[in-house]
Amino acid sequence: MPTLVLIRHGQSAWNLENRFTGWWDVDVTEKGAAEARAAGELLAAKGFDFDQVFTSVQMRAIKTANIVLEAMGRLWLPMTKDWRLNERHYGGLTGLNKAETAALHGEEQVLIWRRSFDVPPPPMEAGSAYDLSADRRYAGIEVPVAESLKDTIARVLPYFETAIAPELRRGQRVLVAAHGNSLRALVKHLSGISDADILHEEIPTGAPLVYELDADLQLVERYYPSSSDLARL
Ligand SMILES: O=C(O)[C@H](O)COP(=O)(O)O
Repeated sequence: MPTLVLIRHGQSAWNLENRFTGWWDVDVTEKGAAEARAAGELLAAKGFDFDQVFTSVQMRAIKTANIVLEAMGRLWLPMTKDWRLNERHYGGLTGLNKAETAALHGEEQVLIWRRSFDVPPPPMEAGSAYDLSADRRYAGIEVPVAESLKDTIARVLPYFETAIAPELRRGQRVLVAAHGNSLRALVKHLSGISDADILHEEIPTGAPLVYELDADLQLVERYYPSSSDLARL
């Protein structure tokens, strides 16, 4: 049975500071690194193993993947990094404090920007300090000025279908280390969640989410393994 494990990066510096991050490349905090280590130890203790790892081109996800793999004794596994697994681009909100933005624009507007299906945040202005369009890692890619969840799905899902799904179909055990909204895009697809209900789907940092799939990659079971039932093993 194909097994896919998704993990959102451990707490990042801007998760801690409550700032909109998107494509901006911030590191994990010590707490975030500890979350990733605990996730790797938990996966190993539960008997999970992987053949392939996919991640974004953002250091908080790459580091999380590496820390998980180190804890599992699997740093040697092949890892594919692709911008299509990046966090959703937060546009002109990038760098702003989420609570201050809510105080300025209202909670409701910020909820729309953060969780609506197809309303993008305001675009990033040209010349913004957070503009990554000239970053070498994005050479040849049209860096978005902002993305809604729908826009994020439009790049995450084709990547899943062309790069990840074929590996699962041939029996590879896959770990994906990515971001809150790129993983919401995958979860929406894998769990068949509606455009309206995806609003309520939150993915915690550093907690592995297991998808057991059938041969057609249809959902059999999904769960967050927990350390509390380790004693029963
Ligand atoms: O990019 C960010 O700010 C976070 O990773 C995800 O933020 P959100 O929960 O506001 O979508």
